[in-house]
Amino acid sequence: MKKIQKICCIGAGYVGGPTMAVIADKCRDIQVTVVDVNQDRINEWNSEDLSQLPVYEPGLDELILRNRNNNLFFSTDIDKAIDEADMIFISVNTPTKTYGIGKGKAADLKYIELCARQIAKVAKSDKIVIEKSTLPVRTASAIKNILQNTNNGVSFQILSNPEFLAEGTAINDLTYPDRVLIGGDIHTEEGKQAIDLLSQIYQSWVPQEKILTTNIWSSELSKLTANAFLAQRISSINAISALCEATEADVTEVSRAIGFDSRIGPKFLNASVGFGGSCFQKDILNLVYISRSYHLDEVADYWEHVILMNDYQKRRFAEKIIKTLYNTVNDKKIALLGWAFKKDTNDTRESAAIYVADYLLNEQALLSVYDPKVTEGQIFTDVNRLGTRTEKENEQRLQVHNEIYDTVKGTHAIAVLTEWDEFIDFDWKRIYESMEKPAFVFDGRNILNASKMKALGFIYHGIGK
Ligand SMILES: NC(=O)c1ccc[n+]([C@@H]2O[C@H](COP(=O)([O-])OP(=O)(O)OC[C@H]3O[C@@H](n4cnc5c(N)ncnc54)[C@H](O)[C@@H]3O)[C@@H](O)[C@H]2O)c1
Ligand SMILES: O=c1ccn([C@@H]2O[C@H](COP(=O)(O)OP(=O)(O)O[C@H]3O[C@H](CO)[C@@H](O)[C@H](O)[C@H]3O)[C@@H](O)[C@H]2O)c(=O)[nH]1
Repeated sequence: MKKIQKICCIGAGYVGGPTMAVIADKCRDIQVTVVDVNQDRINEWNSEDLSQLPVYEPGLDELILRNRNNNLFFSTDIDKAIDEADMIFISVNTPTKTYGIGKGKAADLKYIELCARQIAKVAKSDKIVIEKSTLPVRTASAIKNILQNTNNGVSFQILSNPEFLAEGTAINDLTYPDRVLIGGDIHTEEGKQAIDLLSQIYQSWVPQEKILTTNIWSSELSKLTANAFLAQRISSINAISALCEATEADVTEVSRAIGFDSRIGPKFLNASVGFGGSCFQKDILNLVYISRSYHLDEVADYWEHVILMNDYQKRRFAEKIIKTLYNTVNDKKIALLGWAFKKDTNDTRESAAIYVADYLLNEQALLSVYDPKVTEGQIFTDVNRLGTRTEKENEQRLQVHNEIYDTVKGTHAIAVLTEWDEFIDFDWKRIYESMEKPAFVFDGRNILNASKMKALGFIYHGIGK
């Protein structure tokens, strides 16, 4: 069996960058090249100043420093990297379609198809092509079709190897994964050999019993299913949080009580302002779309409710702020703490903060935003992209600050939207003194100590409390 010497990864994003950095770190004898069409992104990955890396992840900078330009390279020369590689990971974005059939529901596979066509055009030697992106079940058949119709004598094996890392803990998740999933053609010798070659790479640091192999369709569907189950837990506890608020039960106590049941388990039971991120909503919409395409309407309706509940939770949070501030936030200054969709990332895709801000801006609130890792430009891009009002109107009503005490000065209320650790340690007495009174805190992450906040004079509202 030949040994893998060169790997190419197409797509230098939140998955491609960290995943390949870990592979390069663990397999020093393999040359790993991460390529992208986006020249700026590649420049950032190659930047001497590690604070300029396009992805913020704890521990990523060290890995880049240790491996970059040794056996880890970032480049825009996609053809060269494809040509030289024995194994090609496709790790491009697969967003929800914004046009045509399946608009707002199906995954947009145009970038995947472009990659397959480019590989088909450039490859002169046999390749193992790996779906790292999250894809609808049966996508591998389309990739196979494109690759096998080149008539250039090159043979391709297609594997599915979905990524389960969570942002903010990507390096740890990649280093100590719960499992690695490899789907391939388990009925042919070539298919089994390709699975073995990929498995050997992971075995450099992952115990063999954690490397699962399945048929390719099970692997593709397992990724969508894992995300649907995780998101469903959050929507379930968020549904209960609304009931807690109506009944004086406390959702943190309920979570703890049910989480002690070993069949339920304690993880992913934190009630919140709603889940965000580039994956959960997109992948469930995809699952819903696929189910409908097989005329499984009841299945589709079931999973769709996970998203509807999440939309409800974001809306409910914003409406609670408005209602509590005496039914009007018109020209009232409200501080939003956190814009990223979770702590320890600079990623804002589908962040609940964007939608809460939009509701409050509709009510003509004045917003001041602080996030330790998200740039002002990104925050404006996110609200402007919604198209709810003009860019000028957004600029008039929203201000971004680099410092917490400026952010909260003169505000009527604070909404905590991301669970950044540093928020817990702020000087809340100083914050209270600089605010309008009564001073309200809406803790969308339940990270602050309610009794301490109340003792300082705040009117404090958590989720599900
Ligand atoms: N972000 C996560 O935490 C996460 C985790 C697991 C799986 N996934 C899945 O992984 C995939 C990638 O996600 P991401 O968050 O890294 O996306 P991303 O947008 O951060 O990165 C994708 C990159 O692919 C590049 N690209 C697109 N088309 C290209 C082409 N034809 N040639 C070269 N480069 C191209 C883009 O320029 C971009 O830099 C998605 O399918 C996603 O669902 C994401
Ligand atoms: O108890 C919880 C746990 C999470 N969240 C929120 O849920 C969202 C998603 O969080 P998380 O799953 O930790 O981050 P992601 O990076 O989106 O990771 C998910 O999506 C990835 C992309 O597919 C998968 O690889 C991961 O396994 C899966 O956890 C965030 O807004 C969190 O704040 C909650 O509200 N309550």
